[in-house]
Amino acid sequence: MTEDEPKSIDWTDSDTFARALERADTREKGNYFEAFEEGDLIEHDPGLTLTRWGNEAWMSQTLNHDPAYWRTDAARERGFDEPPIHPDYLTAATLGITVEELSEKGGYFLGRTDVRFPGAPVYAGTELHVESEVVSTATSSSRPEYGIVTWRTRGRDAETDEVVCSYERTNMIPRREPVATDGGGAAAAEEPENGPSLPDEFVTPDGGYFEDFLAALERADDRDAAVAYRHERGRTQGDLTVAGLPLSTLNTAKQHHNADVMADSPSGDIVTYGDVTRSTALGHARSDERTYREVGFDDEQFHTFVTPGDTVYAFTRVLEAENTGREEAGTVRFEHIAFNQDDEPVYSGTRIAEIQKRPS
Ligand SMILES: CC(C)(COP(=O)(O)OP(=O)(O)OC[C@H]1O[C@@H](n2cnc3c(N)ncnc32)[C@H](O)[C@@H]1OP(=O)(O)O)[C@@H](O)C(=O)NCCC(=O)NCCSC(=O)C[C@](C)(O)C(=O)O
Repeated sequence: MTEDEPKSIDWTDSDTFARALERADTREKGNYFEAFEEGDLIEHDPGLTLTRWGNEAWMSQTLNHDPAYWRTDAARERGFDEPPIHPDYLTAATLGITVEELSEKGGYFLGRTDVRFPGAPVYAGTELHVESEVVSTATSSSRPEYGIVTWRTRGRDAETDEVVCSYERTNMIPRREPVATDGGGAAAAEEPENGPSLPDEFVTPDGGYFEDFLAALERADDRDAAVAYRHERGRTQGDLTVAGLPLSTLNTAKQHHNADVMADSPSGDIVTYGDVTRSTALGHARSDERTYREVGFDDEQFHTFVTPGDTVYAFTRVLEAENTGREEAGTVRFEHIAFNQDDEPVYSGTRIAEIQKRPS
């Protein structure tokens, strides 16, 4: 090379590269709060074929080991043709597909309700198409850099168009432009002087059949008592549960797999996907009952972050038990609370499930 020849740029020189990065635009992913308007219908482009592998990976890592989802003989005894897709995995896969368009910008999952499975049982090989409708958008008065969006999401069997999973979900979504507010959140609620106190007695069912829940509720009736107990199992969060499981459902939320970006966020670290937290707590609860079928979930809320190294435990309250006359099972309504190693609630929600009757 002679003195006159222009020098080529060494893009990998650290100073040069730092300057190049400063000047380069970022090709963005996801949508800010301003992109959502009440009534918008979004047909999600990503699709997913529900596989046995995905189902088993989700169930094994969240400790959902009900044999009807693993073995043909157990599945047939429960009225399925073969081991079906578990409702938790179906719910997570229906949500995962929506993330790129709805919440990839960094929206924390605040809550979900009316989770239902209106179609026939879903088996491996089903292709999922998902759409979401914007139900409402709201300003957050305590956090001007975020808005709050609620969507109704429906997952359909692509072949039959049948809705197989449906729910309403609420997230905090970053705004492109923060709004001016009245100066922030309302004052913390005062502790009521004569606030409600916990019942004197906590009753634990003797077993996991429908009759055990019914008998426990009868024991608690007319006394200052609740049917409430904790489950022994805990699950410490690591790379597979925090990053691996959401990615296996195409959930691209940076909260779960980009520790670099999350270091500057309110959580300061990557966080466990809400569906992993709740499914793990439900797995602990189901390990102490004889589940027949899942019916639905309501009033789900995520109270604080779960980060790598945290351990997810579960606590259950039995709210109601109804004998619907069905031979194999009765209906029970539970409240499940997931909590961490510091006994702080991280998730709560109600669940309706059919619970097997004791074989005569
Ligand atoms: C986000 C944090 C920091 C805010 O904590 P904070 O103390 O600032 O706020 P807050 O008072 O609890 O709530 C802030 C605002 O949200 C409202 N709000 C609250 N809940 C609801 C609800 N259910 N429905 C409707 N609105 C709700 C609430 O009323 C309030 O309104 P305001 O600002 O006007 O006063 C705190 O709540 C927190 O740590 N939550 C846990 C979040 C979490 O870890 N979620 C799971 C992991 S993220 C995830 O899974 C992602 C996903 C699935 O992949 C994906 O969507 O992409």
